[in-house]
Amino acid sequence: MKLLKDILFGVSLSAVSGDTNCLVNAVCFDSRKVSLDDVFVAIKGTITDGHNYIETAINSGAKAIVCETMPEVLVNGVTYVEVRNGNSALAIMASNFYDTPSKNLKLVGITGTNGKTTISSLLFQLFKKAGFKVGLISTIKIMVDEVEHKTTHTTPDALTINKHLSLMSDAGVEYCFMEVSSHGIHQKRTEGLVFEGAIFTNLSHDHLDYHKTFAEYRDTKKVLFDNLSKKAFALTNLDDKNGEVMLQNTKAKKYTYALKSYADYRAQILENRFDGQLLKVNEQELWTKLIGHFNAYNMLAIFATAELLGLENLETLRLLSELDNVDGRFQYYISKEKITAIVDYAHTPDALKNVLETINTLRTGNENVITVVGCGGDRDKSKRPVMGNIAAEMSNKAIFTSDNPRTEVASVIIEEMEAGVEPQNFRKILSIENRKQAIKTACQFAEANDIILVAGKGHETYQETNGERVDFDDFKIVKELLTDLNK
Ligand SMILES: CC(=O)N[C@H]1[C@@H](OP(=O)(O)OP(=O)(O)OC[C@H]2O[C@@H](n3ccc(=O)[nH]c3=O)[C@H](O)[C@@H]2O)O[C@H](CO)[C@@H](O)[C@@H]1O[C@H](C)C(=O)N[C@@H](C)C(=O)N[C@H](CCC(=O)O)C(=O)O
Ligand SMILES: Nc1ncnc2c1ncn2[C@@H]1O[C@H](COP(=O)(O)OP(=O)(O)OP(=O)(O)O)[C@@H](O)[C@H]1O
Ligand SMILES: N[C@H](CCC[C@H](N)C(=O)O)C(=O)O
Ligand SMILES: [Mg+2]
Repeated sequence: MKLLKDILFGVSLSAVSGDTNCLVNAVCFDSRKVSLDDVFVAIKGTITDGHNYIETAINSGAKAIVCETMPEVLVNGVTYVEVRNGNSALAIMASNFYDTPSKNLKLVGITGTNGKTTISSLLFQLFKKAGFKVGLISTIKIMVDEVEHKTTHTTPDALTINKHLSLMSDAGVEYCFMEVSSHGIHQKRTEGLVFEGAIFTNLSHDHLDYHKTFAEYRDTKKVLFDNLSKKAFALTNLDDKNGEVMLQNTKAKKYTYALKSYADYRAQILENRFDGQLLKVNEQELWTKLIGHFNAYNMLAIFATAELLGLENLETLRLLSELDNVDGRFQYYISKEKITAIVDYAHTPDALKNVLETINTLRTGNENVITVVGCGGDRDKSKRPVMGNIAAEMSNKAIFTSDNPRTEVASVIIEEMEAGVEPQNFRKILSIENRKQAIKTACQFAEANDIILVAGKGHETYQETNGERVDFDDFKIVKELLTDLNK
């Protein structure tokens, strides 16, 4: 139990009715999860409004209500606190409830359209190899040093973040690397966290269903940098045209990295092979198993972050060369018949283009590239025609299929992908709604030395339709099919 007034410390209050000097059990923002003596925070969401559930929360035992608008009828014995912004209040309350755990470790936030999971997961691995206790909050999983916790979001809600940071703090974790998504920033899931530094990867087309304009999407990402303290570091990619924008209003110490521009941290690709690439990073050579020019950026950002956090350069370079790729990011299997299957989480136009560019630069002869790809339902529709055209243009054959249709009709999503394909590429495309069947067809088409790219789902182990998730693992399936078909 904690005093409500302590939990509210730092929250901007506009009115109070009742006693804040009372003990509450927990902070909760979902009326369905409220139990006796909790404080319920009403949030205006994208589907419904938490204010509609205040009565339900009180019936379930809520002792206090935090809301943006006071209900017309107040219940005796319940404390009501009116705040300017429910999401902000929730984030600060979550941090207070868990005793500001972000202060007890060095927390680094990674934002941008692509590369967040790769950079955060590799930083986690690097610092573990360097002998530290480390935490990770990522799309794939949350790690409290050695202990793995499941996750549902790239950047979870504020209570989940602070709960896990608190577990990390108890476990003696010194560094935590966390992905900061634009939804996370917009819904203020990360407000009140004390960041040691932040990294910007890049900005390209995604989530324009939610943010409406590209400028709004960019400015949302920038908030992470705007809120850094002057003791923190802000590291940005200068080759991205929005890289500098991130630093415009930050108080933090500014650092830059780039392959093409002059920057504090620079890299050059010396050699690019299927099993890795050789980079020159600030005058020293680095061999990495991760391929593609986008991974050169990721490795450079990681190298810079390690230096800014005090790791010794030569040690960093040695440890970086040992790191394996992250699950579902350019994860490959080569069959008996020398067919290469690559599973990659490319689910944005830019990522798909990068991965296909990397595959195309690695082709040595006239082997075919067969791409299997879909687009998520209930997500940015404007990505669909663009991704459809990229897949068709940059492959010898593209098979359009489903990728988590969610509440949408899979065949309609596929038609939207087809609509973007330019006429000269029509002959290259084929649509097969059933994803397993689509992968199987790609395997049947493939001959020795051909490359199959299965894009969009990466590490995911499910296919989601109408709120139901059935087991589905691209990598397992493509590997099995290539073996079953004797390829
Ligand atoms: C669009 C979006 O981001 N939605 C998030 C948001 O939910 P919402 O605004 O839809 O909430 P709502 O259903 O309208 O409900 C409003 C409030 O009423 C409450 N409520 C509702 C019903 C009830 O009976 N009682 C009750 O109290 C809810 O708990 C909530 O507080 O707040 C919820 C709690 O934090 C999130 O779980 C939810 O994520 C949904 C599931 C989601 O799919 N989010 C994706 C888009 C997302 O966040 N993705 C980013 C990564 C994207 C990327 O970079 O690629 C991520 O960080 O994962
Ligand atoms: N630095 C980068 N620049 C561009 N594309 C990248 C970069 N790093 C990875 N990618 C591509 O984007 C895909 C997704 O990478 P990753 O999972 O690291 O991104 P993310 O930012 O975590 O995505 P999400 O928003 O889903 O959490 C990869 O599979 C790869 O195809
Ligand atoms: N973090 C991204 C992941 C997309 C992955 C793709 N497989 C999909 O389901 O759309 C999102 O929630 O938009
Ligand atoms: Mg991610």
